[in-house]
Amino acid sequence: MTSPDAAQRRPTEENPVSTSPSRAAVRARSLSKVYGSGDVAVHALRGVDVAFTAGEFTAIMGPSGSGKSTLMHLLAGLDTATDGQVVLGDTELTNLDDTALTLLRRERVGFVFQSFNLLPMFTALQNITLPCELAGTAPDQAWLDTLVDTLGLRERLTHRPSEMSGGQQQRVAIARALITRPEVVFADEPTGNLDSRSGAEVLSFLRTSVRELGQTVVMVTHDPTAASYADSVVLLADGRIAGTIERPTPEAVLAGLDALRTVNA
Ligand SMILES: Nc1ncnc2c1ncn2[C@@H]1O[C@H](COP(=O)(O)OP(=O)(O)OP(=O)(O)O)[C@@H](O)[C@H]1O
Repeated sequence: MTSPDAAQRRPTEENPVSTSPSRAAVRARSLSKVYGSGDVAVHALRGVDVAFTAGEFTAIMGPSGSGKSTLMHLLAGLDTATDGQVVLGDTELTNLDDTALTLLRRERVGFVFQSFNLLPMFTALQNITLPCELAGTAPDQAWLDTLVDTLGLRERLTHRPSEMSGGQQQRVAIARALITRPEVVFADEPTGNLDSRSGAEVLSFLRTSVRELGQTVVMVTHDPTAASYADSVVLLADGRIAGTIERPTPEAVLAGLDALRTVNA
């Protein structure tokens, strides 16, 4: 596991704020997000405190509108908080300007989206190595080989997205997310567009990337079976943390979500 690495990576040149020496890859402190103002203000997050452990696979679940996407976007530096802090490794995101945030997103986090978001005119290999191109660095060949073989993409490297199945495209997207060995991979409903078999493959690869390749994955999902691939589930309700489930089974996740509905009914 690379958790100590992840926590130590990128010392604090650009930012003096540092986390406690815990194993959190990314954490939120008293995080709030309000969209709009006055009568139309929407309190999407209401003082969220949560830490995502390095070297683990965590799912975020909760009813529609509970703030899952908002939390993930803030953790990933895709949007800014109204109040509170996000700390990635040793870096407090709220202190960064747009340029620094862009660099952080490019170099320190990876993204997997429901809709794959591959570039259609690029081959699988070109899509996978795109983050390196953008950073002006050469891909680490041994790591590239590990990803390609682990994800079963060796035969597909010269194919364009239109020549691949949804599951294959999502595996390319995972390799692209992992190529820079980011401190955290954020996956937003990564199986939402896949049939159950391809979805299971993708979830197995995400879990393998954590267990065998030492990565850290945070995934938003609506699917209790998808969440059961994670090491733990963080439950959100009405913009607040409503609980966690360790070593989740689909049944335990369903029961946890049902309990939220009962509380909120
Ligand atoms: N750009 C925005 N402007 C105004 N309100 C927003 C915006 N984005 C989200 N919201 C509101 O913030 C709240 C939380 O939304 P968010 O998308 O984070 O929830 P979610 O749990 O991801 O929902 P879902 O499961 O339906 O995707 C909702 O009430 C939503 O309508």
